[in-house]
Amino acid sequence: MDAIDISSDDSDLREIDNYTDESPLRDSATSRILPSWATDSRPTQKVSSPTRPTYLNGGSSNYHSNRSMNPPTITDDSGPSSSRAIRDVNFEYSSGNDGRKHFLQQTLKRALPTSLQPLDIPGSQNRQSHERSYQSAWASSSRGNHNELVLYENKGSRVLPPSLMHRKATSGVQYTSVNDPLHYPGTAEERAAAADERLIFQAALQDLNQPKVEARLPEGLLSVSLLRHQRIALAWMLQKETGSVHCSGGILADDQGLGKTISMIALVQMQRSAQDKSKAKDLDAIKAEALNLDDDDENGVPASQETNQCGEIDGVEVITDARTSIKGFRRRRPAAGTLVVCPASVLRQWARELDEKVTDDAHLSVLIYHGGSRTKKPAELAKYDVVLTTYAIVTNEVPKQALVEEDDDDQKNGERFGISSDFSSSKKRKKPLLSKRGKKGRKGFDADDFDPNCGTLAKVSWFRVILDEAQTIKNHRTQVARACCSLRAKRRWCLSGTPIQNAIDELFSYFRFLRYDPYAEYKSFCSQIKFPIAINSINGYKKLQAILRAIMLRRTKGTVIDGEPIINLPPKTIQLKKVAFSSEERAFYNKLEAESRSQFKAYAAAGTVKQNYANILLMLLRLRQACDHPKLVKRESYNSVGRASSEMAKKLPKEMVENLLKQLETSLVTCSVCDDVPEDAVVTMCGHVFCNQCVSDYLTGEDNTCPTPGCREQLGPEAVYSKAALKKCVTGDVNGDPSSLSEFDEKSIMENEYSSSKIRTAIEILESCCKSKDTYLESDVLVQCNGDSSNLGESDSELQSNGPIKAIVFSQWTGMLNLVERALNQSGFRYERLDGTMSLAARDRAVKEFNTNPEVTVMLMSLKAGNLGLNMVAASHVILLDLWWNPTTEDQAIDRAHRIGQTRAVTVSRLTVKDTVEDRIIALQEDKRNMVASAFGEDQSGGTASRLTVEDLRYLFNL
Ligand SMILES: Nc1ncnc2c1ncn2[C@@H]1O[C@H](COP(=O)(O)OP(=O)(O)OP(=O)(O)O)[C@@H](O)[C@H]1O
Repeated sequence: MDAIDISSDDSDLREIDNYTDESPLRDSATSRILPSWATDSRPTQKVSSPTRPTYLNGGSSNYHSNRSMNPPTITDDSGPSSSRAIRDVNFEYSSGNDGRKHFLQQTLKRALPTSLQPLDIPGSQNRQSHERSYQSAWASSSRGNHNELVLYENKGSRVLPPSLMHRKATSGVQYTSVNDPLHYPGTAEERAAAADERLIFQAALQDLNQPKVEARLPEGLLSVSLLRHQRIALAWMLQKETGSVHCSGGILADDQGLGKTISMIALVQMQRSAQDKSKAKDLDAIKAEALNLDDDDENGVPASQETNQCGEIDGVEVITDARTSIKGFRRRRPAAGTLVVCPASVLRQWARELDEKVTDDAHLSVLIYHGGSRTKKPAELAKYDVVLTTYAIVTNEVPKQALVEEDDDDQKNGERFGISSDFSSSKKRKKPLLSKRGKKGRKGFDADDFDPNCGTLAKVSWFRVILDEAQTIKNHRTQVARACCSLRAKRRWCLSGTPIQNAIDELFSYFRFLRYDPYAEYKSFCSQIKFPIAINSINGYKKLQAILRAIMLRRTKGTVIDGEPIINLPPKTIQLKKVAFSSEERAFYNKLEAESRSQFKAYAAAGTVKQNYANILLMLLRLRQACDHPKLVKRESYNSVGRASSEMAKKLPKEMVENLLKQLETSLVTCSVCDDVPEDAVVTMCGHVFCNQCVSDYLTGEDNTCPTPGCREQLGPEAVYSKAALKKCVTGDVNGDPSSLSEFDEKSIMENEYSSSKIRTAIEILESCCKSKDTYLESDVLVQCNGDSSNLGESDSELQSNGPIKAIVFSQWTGMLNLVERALNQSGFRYERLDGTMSLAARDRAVKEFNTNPEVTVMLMSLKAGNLGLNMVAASHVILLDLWWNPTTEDQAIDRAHRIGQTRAVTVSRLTVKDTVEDRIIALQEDKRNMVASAFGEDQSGGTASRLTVEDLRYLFNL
């Protein structure tokens, strides 16, 4: 009956879908992620999926994979994943044909992300075809042969059948030559014509048979040689910047650690060297190029085509509109070089790469635009070849592009495609906060120039903008995405090893940033990409692959060119390690789950699931945390905010402190940075609640604004308060929350020295593979090490040259990292730590120390702060203490170690506890992985894009 309670309130669930990208209730996970009362009580039936990783019963053997070369086989100590059971219970539930059919339809709807849900419109053609699918699924299931068909339908919008997924390895990059009829810089009209999908079709057609092309960088520009796939990337990028009709730039989506940074540096160098050469030859040409820098993509109309006449007095342009004769003034934006926008944690790494990988002779001038003392002068920014900054600063300084009116668009499209309003997003979006700012008023007169809120970054015209870890803008509604879109630039790049994490919709944000017409408009994106997938997933995904091919280059670590892997990295072994709870932990977990269950039932019965969204997330958070350590559930107060904050709290009026405390204790909201329930919650002076890590990570400069959409409050570290700091002001009590579970006999597991099963397992793994200072190179430790397959056969001399064996331990929660620290101290490990609450300098120091000090063998990292960009090849073991909602975040974390420069086999241990919410998270991850594979046309092993035939393309583009 429990499942009925949940599924019967469809409207609630669909509404919840709108909340957040990362949130567990967002998509197909809805029923699966919910605690097991929603699913586990019903009979299960085994099905097999050709696309799912194979689970080996009871085995402890590992799989070795370059993720793409060999299909990942996840070892699972406990036998078949319960995810299967979770998926299958859906078919077994209701009784009677109509009831079952209805239930099946509801289940199918929920099994797909909102963006891909099947259509359900009475009388529509689409509906009829879906009816037929359902009927055939149903007929098949009635014949007792339903597993395959129903499973296919269940996952139908996500997975291409094997015949379409596995084809020949790509023979390298396709490249449009200069003979390409589309290879021309393009006037505004011509660029506007790109809105016609036929051009995309032609480009895709060209791509079918073009040979791979490598670019050769002139000697003396880089201090290292480019690898072959990087030379191919360079050729491709040069062509995209200068010869693409769609947009000047694209998405470099190579796997993590394949050298996207160096490829971009090569591009900057190549273009600069070409410019230097042509400068010598033709100064006029350069002048024209420099002038064109101002003709950014705001409206795609070069200055030469505007009907204005410009004069210039002291850097201020005098503009006369020829049609109206109205005179105006426009401050000419200085033409600047390349802007790199990246997460704060990799800012210094970019600077290091630009310094180390470029020769002294070809030195690039680099400015790190960060911190409170950063320049306010646009002309200063324009002096540098490369300016490095963070997403937070772009968000602060650049007026946001208007929100897309997607509801209207969805609705219109819905009507056009015969889709019910249920399918369309029904949540009304907020009106744009700053939409007017970025807009031009009278033609040629730009309001931004005189806008006091418009920061220095927005006052220059960039030649090129590179968004590193571009998945940061995946949600196009966020301030960060809208600010990045507003940056003025001639050439635009997105770098990401994981461009799709949760839904196809994420691509829209990149297309918008890139000005990839016609898909940069939400309406076209829906009609040309989303809806075709919803209507016919196989063809829809194939079309998407063709669309992506025109602007995206993606190679994985297993991609093969001319029969050779693009890179020879040591293998990576991923082990799903099922940890068993102790009896006390199990009792604690079961009690917590029972409480959550009855609470959820109450919400469902009252029809208030939607209203209690944050509460439900909180229940899930507690269950997830209980898998790590019961103490986390107690919400121990870490008191981790700085002294400045505690001092400031003491100075605040008592009433204000009480209000802030009340806000912190009673407001059930998600952290607007990570979209999860706040961990180690803190409240800002403006009354907004965040995870301490998230807000600290965000406020890395000195004049930062609150990350809450619409709040412009300036915040510093002294304006962020923990509960402990506030409580101390009010009552003198510094203890954290009394647990709601206090009546439970939990004494033993709450004692300080109690080490949870997960922590014990992690320490065992570390002890078996890493050496401490004293035992390094001692033979008995070598024997121990050799127990681990990844380091088999490493001789003393190899060990000496490769350095000591090290490990990174990831958790989402700083509280868990605290607990692991205790255990590491007890076991005598030397470790470093990196989390979002640390300053950038402290993080940099920690990474350096871990990479270079042989005595430091363990790095404790927060998944939120440390999963992106960092090079940590000193580690050959990775332990993931808990699971994240989407698998790409974990992939990113793992690839800190598995990347160019790694000399050892890499072993990854993902720790999960059997028969808990973590089983359902694994199922959710699988679905997301399959969806991404379908979008990229990659097989399960991630390697190759299926080749589209001319006929395929014709069909896909309806020509
Ligand atoms: N051609 C090369 N020669 C020497 N070192 C290289 C080369 N290419 C890349 N590397 C090194 O490989 C490591 C990974 O490269 P990089 O950080 O650019 O990868 P990435 O694709 O940007 O990864 P991520 O997506 O994780 O940010 C870096 O230490 C880089 O210096």
